[in-house]
Amino acid sequence: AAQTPLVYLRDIDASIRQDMRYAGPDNFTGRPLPGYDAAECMVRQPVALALKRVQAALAANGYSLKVYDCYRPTRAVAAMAAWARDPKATPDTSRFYPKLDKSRLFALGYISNRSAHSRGVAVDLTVVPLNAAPVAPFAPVVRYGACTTPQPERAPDDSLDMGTGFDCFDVKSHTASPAITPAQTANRRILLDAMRKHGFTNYKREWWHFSYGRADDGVAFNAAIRKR
Ligand SMILES: C[C@@H](N)C(=O)N[C@H](C)C(=O)O
Ligand SMILES: [Zn+2]
Repeated sequence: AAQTPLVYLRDIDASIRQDMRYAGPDNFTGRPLPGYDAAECMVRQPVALALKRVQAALAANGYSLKVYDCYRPTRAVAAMAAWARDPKATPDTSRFYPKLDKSRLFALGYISNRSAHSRGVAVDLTVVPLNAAPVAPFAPVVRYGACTTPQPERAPDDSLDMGTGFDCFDVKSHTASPAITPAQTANRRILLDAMRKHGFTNYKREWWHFSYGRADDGVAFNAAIRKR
């Protein structure tokens, strides 16, 4: 993104996996979001350097980070809000919010109008075993189970089982949810401990969302994410 302090994460650490969900159809709107012209993670440089340190610590234990979203242009946030207000929006993506009315997702705190992602200081991410077996590619025609169902029923993801899928707007995604198994809790801990140790703060309603407050100067951007 020109005229911004954002860097490509791939230039700082190419070993961090990237599965940029808002650049394709596997997200709660069912479509690529405006401003995601390339499936690339961009963040402020201190955030990228901190992620590199987290990645080094995880790699020593046989894991890798996998980012789902990084810098989010403000036009994409506006598109998320328009989608939440539109009861006729297609395709049906209720697998991401099985128990909620989508018009409440902003008010309930699952999506932000003034997102730290637009300031380049937030990341949505998970942990993948380095020896993870390959999973089937996402197929828009398949009717996947709700994001709260057991992992084999959800849309494919080679991540550790965190108890819900990414962007699962449900109380089960609250980081300290008691409604998940001890193994799923332990998996969340691997991510939480590694990120906290390197200066990130988790958002208590979403096990996947972390921000890096020390790099936040309050300035948001709308530049598109372009090919590296
Ligand atoms: C939408 C979800 N991935 C997310 O990032 N939520 C937080 C609250 C945000 O929009 O900043
Ligand atoms: Zn987020």
